[in-house]
Amino acid sequence: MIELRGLTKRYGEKLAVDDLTFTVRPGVVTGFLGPNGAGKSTTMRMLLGLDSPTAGDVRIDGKHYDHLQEPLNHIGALLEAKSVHGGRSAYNHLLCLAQSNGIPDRRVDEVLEMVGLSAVARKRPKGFSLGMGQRLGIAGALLGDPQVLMFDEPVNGLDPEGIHWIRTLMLHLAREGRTIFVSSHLMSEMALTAEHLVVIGQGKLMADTSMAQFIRENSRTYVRVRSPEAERMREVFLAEGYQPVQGEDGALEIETVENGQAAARIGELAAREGLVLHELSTQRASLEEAFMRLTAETVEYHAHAENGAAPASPVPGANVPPGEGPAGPGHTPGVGPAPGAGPAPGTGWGEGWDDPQKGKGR
Ligand SMILES: Nc1ncnc2c1ncn2[C@@H]1O[C@H](COP(=O)(O)OP(=O)(O)OP(=O)(O)O)[C@@H](O)[C@H]1O
Repeated sequence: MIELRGLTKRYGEKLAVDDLTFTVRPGVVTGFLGPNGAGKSTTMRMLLGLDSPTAGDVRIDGKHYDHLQEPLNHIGALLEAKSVHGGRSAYNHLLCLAQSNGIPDRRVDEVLEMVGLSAVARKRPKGFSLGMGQRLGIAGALLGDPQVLMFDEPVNGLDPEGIHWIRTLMLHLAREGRTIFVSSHLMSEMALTAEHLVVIGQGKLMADTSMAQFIRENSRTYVRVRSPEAERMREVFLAEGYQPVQGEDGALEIETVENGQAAARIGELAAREGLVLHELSTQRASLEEAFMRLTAETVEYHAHAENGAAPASPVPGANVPPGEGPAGPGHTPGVGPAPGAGPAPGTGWGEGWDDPQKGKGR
């Protein structure tokens, strides 16, 4: 369990983490979500004693990091996967870590097997792909078989296979009763992985809730309706007490509670009024949209749409089909992944690797 109480970090004028109080519980994957610069990494660094709080405190299983004996046996962390000694083989990197933390040597082979890197154990991480680097970082986190694991943006830059692997590994570790705390700035990623959500914006706590509740509270459901007689359509709806808002392509959007009846009522109203409709559809705003709405005021640097970047304000029309979201495809609670099951023979991580150290031993 991880407990934060009034955790605060100030860098000069900048309040990076602002009075955070929440608990990360075992048995579920907890997503730590916030836009870039929200304070996620700073929070995680304080958790590991790499930065000291300006106020408040954070405990791992009731203790400050500095008071943990053999910390790797209590908490494993993936902060920067590439921060390994480039000159050592992957095996030696882990061996050094193990020996300096009182962890038996045999555990090195075990974790290499778990992350699917056994085949490249003697190669130097300097030339590892991003995915291999992440796997090595995770091997280091798993070395002490800790009950608490923390991953900072673990899927950044990974290919779909790597993302899937990390996702199933985290769920598997949570099912073993561990505390899994994983940061991301992508709601869509969290929706597929996390069962509990902690959302921060400009260092402040914005939500601490189950994913299901977050969806219930933040999803906007609306009926989208489009007619060649746009003006008359608006008048018909207004006269009936609806509050349509202008959507894209001349469509109107009518907010509704999600009972499946609204589109039917609106369709019947249009028929009664002899109104031609070109579109009548129930839409659910995506979780990404809900997240952006929640944190819109706190985003430090807004991207400019003209640069091809996503707008920082909500974008109606991005849909999650009913039944998708966290309980949809890709989210398989209770289904045991096989973290040890590396890629199939012939498709191994690091296959085709040209090892300058070949034959030099570990
Ligand atoms: N050492 C530091 N000195 C000064 N300011 C810092 C320092 N570290 C972080 N900050 C600032 O604190 C804020 C929070 O940064 P942090 O890296 O924790 O955010 P984050 O949520 O992890 O963002 P990202 O998703 O971009 O990694 C940012 O405004 C950042 O510029």
